[in-house]
Amino acid sequence: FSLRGQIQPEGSLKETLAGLAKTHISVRPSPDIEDQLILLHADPAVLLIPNFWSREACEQLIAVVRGSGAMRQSHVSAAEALALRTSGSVVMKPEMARRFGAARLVRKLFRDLAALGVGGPQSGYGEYPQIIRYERGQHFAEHQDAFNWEQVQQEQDGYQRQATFLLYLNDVEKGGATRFPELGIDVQPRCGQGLLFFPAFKDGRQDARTAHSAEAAVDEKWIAQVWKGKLVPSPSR
Ligand SMILES: O=C(O)CCC(=O)C(=O)O
Ligand SMILES: [Fe+2]
Repeated sequence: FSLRGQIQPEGSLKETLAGLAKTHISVRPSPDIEDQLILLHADPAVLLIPNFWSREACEQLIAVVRGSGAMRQSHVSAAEALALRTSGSVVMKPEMARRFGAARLVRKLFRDLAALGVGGPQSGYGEYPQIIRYERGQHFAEHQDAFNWEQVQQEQDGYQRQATFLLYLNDVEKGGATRFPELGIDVQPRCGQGLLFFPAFKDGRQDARTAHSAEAAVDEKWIAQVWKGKLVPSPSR
């Protein structure tokens, strides 16, 4: 995907956000952020924020995590981990962020997510941010971020992921695109660029159209990832 030459139809963003509030989740960006939003796809909504973070802030976050020596093999679920996602990652729990000297950057991330209108863990339910690094050849195979209904009920106590936010922390020339096969979208990582999409409907069912993958890295790729969720109504609770 290239931003150059991209023209958005007038009014389409407001319509998309209004529709999103009915079907998925209400997103209320600050006027400053709203001006920067680029609609990559209307239904389901996929939004791009080209300059969400400065290069300096991205580089600081990478440096802090690199220096911490805490990068671990990601765990999607114990059995699937090796085949599905082969990157390294760090979950930024508060004590971990403090220990690395990343607390300020994590607070900034939550503040900026609040301005984007999806909030952070402070507003309702969320998960700790993950910092993920893909080295050459590493990938994340096609998957849904939302849990299937059985998992929501039986393993997650009604918790479902409603929004996925990805912040690309470096420029990636070759490989490493985030690909949405159902939507025909490839997002090539650009330093500071945010990507927002919505893996579940309001009632907690997966929106399977948002299936996506991280294509195998050629150049090293770093992202920060945040999931926001909620407890969905359940007949059994
Ligand atoms: O790295 C990417 O481009 C996608 C990451 C992703 O899908 C995830 O963390 O759930
Ligand atoms: Fe994902």
